Amino acid sequence: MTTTATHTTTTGTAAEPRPAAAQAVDLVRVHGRGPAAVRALDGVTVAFEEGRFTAIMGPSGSGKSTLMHLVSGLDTPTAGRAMIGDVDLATLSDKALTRLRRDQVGFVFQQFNLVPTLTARENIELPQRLAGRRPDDAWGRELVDVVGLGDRLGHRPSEMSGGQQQRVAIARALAGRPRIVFGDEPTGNLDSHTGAEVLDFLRRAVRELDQTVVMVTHDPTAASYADRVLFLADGRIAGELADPTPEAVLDRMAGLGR
Ligand SMILES: Nc1ncnc2c1ncn2[C@@H]1O[C@H](COP(=O)(O)OP(=O)(O)OP(=O)(O)O)[C@@H](O)[C@H]1O
Repeated sequence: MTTTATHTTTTGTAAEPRPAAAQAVDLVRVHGRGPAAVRALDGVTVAFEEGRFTAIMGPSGSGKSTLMHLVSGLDTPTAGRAMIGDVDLATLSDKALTRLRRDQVGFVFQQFNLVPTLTARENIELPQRLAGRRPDDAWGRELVDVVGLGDRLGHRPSEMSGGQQQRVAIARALAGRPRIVFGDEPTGNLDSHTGAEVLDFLRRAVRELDQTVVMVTHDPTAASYADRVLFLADGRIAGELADPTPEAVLDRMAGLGR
């Protein structure tokens, strides 16, 4: 079964429904037991459509990381379903889950996690090589074009700015053409100028390369680069905003008690 969701374009007209790259269905995650139990996620249902850029925001402790970890198969739900494409992750063996994560999910973290002794190109190609695959040259060229690092591909991380390093890390996450890329505060370590470079790249990856990106952020300006913002509060969805502006995001966040 293919699940679809609708969204509106920037002009406000209804767009063709697209399949969900990943989704949460009534997802619950409780940490601990008894009186000390914490309901980190309390019945979240959401679809992340293919080819869209979603930002997840919410106060500290609202469940953003928990949601991302469950949907990407890094954590296991207490109840409900986490799905990549049409696959319920709970139905997979550990080995199959590892393979699915490797083939279909990309991750970008606040720390760039590049290998310091390898060049940018070698870093980008590393996961493919470790998986025993030949990098896809045509896709690699497209990526390098969008990432705008053509003249830096022979440089090592120490010879690049933070923004350039993060663009390499994103290109690495996209190199295997994953179904979905999750970003955990990908601009959290960058100043606003280099953060903007990285967000521009993420947006181009979605618009021009039809990638699917889900990004957790605390920054309303970063969130405004997304097609929509999903707000969490106390482990539940507290609303969403299409075509966000930083001001509109701030306004909603204020309403969530921040
Ligand atoms: N391993 C754990 N054990 C116990 N409680 C946990 C664990 N992981 C998360 N929690 C709790 O679950 C709730 C949601 O945490 P989560 O990290 O998902 O929030 P968040 O919105 O990502 O927060 P932040 O913005 O501070 O990163 C919080 O109350 C947190 O303390």
